[in-house]
Amino acid sequence: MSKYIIEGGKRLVGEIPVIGAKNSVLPILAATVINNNTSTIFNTPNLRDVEIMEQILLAIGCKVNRSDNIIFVDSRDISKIRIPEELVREMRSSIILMGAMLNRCGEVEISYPGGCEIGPRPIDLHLKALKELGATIEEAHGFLYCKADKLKGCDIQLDYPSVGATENIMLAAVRAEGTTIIRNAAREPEIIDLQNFLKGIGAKIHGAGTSVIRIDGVDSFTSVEHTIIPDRIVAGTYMIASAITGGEVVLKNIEVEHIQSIIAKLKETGCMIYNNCTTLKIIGPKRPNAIETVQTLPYPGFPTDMQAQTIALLSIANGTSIVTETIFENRFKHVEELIRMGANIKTVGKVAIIKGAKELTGAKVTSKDLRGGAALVLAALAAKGTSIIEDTYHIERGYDGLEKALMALNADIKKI
Ligand SMILES: CC(=O)N[C@H]1[C@@H](OP(=O)(O)OP(=O)(O)OC[C@H]2O[C@@H](n3ccc(=O)[nH]c3=O)[C@H](O)[C@@H]2O)O[C@H](CO)[C@@H](O)[C@@H]1O
Ligand SMILES: C=C(OP(=O)(O)O)C(=O)O
Repeated sequence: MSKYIIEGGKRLVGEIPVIGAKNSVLPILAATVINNNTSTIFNTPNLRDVEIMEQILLAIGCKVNRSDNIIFVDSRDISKIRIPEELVREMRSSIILMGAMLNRCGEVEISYPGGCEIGPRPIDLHLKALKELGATIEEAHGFLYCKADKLKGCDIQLDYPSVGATENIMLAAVRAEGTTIIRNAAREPEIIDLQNFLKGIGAKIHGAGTSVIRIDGVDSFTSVEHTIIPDRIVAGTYMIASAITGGEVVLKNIEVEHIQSIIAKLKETGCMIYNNCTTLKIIGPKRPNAIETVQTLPYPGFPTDMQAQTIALLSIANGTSIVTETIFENRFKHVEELIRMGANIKTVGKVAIIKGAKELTGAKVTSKDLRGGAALVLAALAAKGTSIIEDTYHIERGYDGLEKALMALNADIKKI
């Protein structure tokens, strides 16, 4: 198992670009099965999850080629409807193949997905909506057998604006007979990116980015070229790297509109932030201010995927902060590791109370999930002395070349 060794206390300075979003490229790769044609996807990050999605596409008969940050998929010869279980269990986004394969093949066999262990992650909303569109779904031995001779457009009211359920419905409905309306849809930027990809292949869909998405089914699709949006969570993580080390970092190739909630909270901690639409400079304070409350919410609220990194920053703030995690039930696994580094944090249910410590000290800690692992890296950058962060594979699910980017900013980090 690889680990990061970080010598803390270096001020991060410099300029780095931000690559395309994991949470965009994964559903878009799943969507490439729909067009029965070719898709060329630019600005794709080199990540373990992306590799797994490529392997899934290969396993069902697609041709897949990667050259640097471009992925080419030819989905004309899909030959299998069973998605290999060992791949599905590796990540959450594999479940999006349900909608995509129902659309393309009218059937799919898939197991329950994996992904970060951050609390129960049911798929009841996905299943209910696909049934409303006319699919039959039978469950046996941990597998879901889904079939639909013809999907039929309908009105779907989501009980919660689930990102994955919204994506699954979009992928199934673009070929359904008639009109589908998704109400209380997720509004994340990745949903807009998926809509743009679908428009690129000829789908009739609009409304992504609002709570109501309207889809008029069509019968055939074309080839497409598509560029993935910048990863707003990677951008936010590097912003905190600057904030936590009192650094001065410039981020290029970002979409500032997508990170407004992160900018607002970091300004409250005393960071100076200057930006235009695609570039941002963040200067960290000598010591961050505590923030009275941070609450994770669906977009455009503060992202749950930035909660752990924010707690790392607040653990050295001047004063007490309260962070409430409203999306996932068990997303505080990083807290016990931060405590090993000298943080003073108590959790009560969904709430973390963080009393800022004067400093953190280097320690041997374990990354237990993707963003929790990133939080430990951030804490180690600020800590006095050496930290060893074990099980970096979680972090590599979501950060392309993390140690290289941090080294370019003057961090003392190596992977062994
Ligand atoms: C690959 C990807 O894009 N992952 C993101 C996606 O995950 P994901 O798509 O899994 O997140 P959802 O928006 O679906 O989940 C949000 C909440 O809804 C609940 N829920 C969801 C579906 C369902 O059928 N039933 C149900 O109860 C979940 O348990 C969770 O409590 O959005 C999350 C919330 O922004 C992010 O943290 C993840 O990084
Ligand atoms: C929770 C995350 O990912 P996934 O949904 O793929 O597990 C994440 O990106 O923080």
